[in-house]
Amino acid sequence: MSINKALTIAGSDSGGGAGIQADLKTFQELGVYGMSVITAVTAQNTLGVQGVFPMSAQAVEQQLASIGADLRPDALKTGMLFSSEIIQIVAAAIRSYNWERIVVDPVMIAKGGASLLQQEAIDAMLHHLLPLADVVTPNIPEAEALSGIVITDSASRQQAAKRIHEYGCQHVMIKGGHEADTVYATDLLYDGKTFTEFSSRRLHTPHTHGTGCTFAAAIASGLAQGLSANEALRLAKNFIHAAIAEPLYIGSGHGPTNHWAYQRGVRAGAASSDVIIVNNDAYAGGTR
Ligand SMILES: Nc1ncnc2c1ncn2[C@@H]1O[C@H](COP(=O)(O)OP(=O)(O)OP(=O)(O)O)[C@@H](O)[C@H]1O
Ligand SMILES: Cc1ncc(COP(=O)(O)O)c(N)n1
Repeated sequence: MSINKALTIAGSDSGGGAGIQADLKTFQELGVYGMSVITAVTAQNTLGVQGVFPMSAQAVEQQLASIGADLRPDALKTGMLFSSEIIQIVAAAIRSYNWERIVVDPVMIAKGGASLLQQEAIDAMLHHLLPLADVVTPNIPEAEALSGIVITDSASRQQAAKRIHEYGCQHVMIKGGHEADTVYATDLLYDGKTFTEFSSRRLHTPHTHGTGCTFAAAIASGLAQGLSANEALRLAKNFIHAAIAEPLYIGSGHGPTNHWAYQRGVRAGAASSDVIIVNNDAYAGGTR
């Protein structure tokens, strides 16, 4: 039996809902062997982030070297990287080990408002990491910070995606979780030519801690198993929709998503897809 391996390079969330913990749970549920490089330890629960403790450059370098010397990942995702120094170390390792199928979740600010990336590190993200990415998955505030464009409507979201794509990544997926109250949670994909929307019904729940981490880890799981970017994004959108739809009601704040829900649904023979995909070539001409 061949086993596909995925690596997460991210921060630890002591509460278990986001970061490394969400990523490893997602890898496990989607049938890939999970590995981790920890960039920072956070003291965190469903009420917020109480402390951030970045790892030393040497600790990050050595974890990457240990993986590089022995365990070639079939895909990897990055999450909280915290500093420009750590971003540059990660980018150098990706290049030197020729790691492929890279998902960059440009984590900047936790839902509770705590900063998970130093402001001056945005430049390093743009110039060192984005050129290596197959898929980059900013939420709306992160897309604004990366592109310098204020997103107010679908035209400005397309513009932001185009601007981010110019840094050299293959696919930009601007996630819609942070949009104002809409019927659908719609993520916009740009592959350099075409815009495609991935939508699922917006769920009304405070239990969305770690949605972005889980989504990016599901994309990496799909890529590790040989899916195309489009197929992996569809899988990830279904995985996160199921995980939000059946909250665990853990903690007294913004609770984690349910990493068991997608496979439970598959085992129970649930409809294969909650996701509506609209491939609209009119977008490519910027007509909407
Ligand atoms: N209330 C919701 N209902 C349905 N889907 C949602 C909801 N909130 C987020 N999503 C989906 O979850 C995925 C992650 O999106 P989101 O914009 O929340 O990421 P994020 O802000 O980076 O997450 P995080 O807060 O963990 O960093 C996207 O596919 C998005 O459409
Ligand atoms: C270690 C770590 N990584 C990422 C997030 C973002 O998740 P959220 O925005 O849901 O708080 C987080 N809170 N903690």
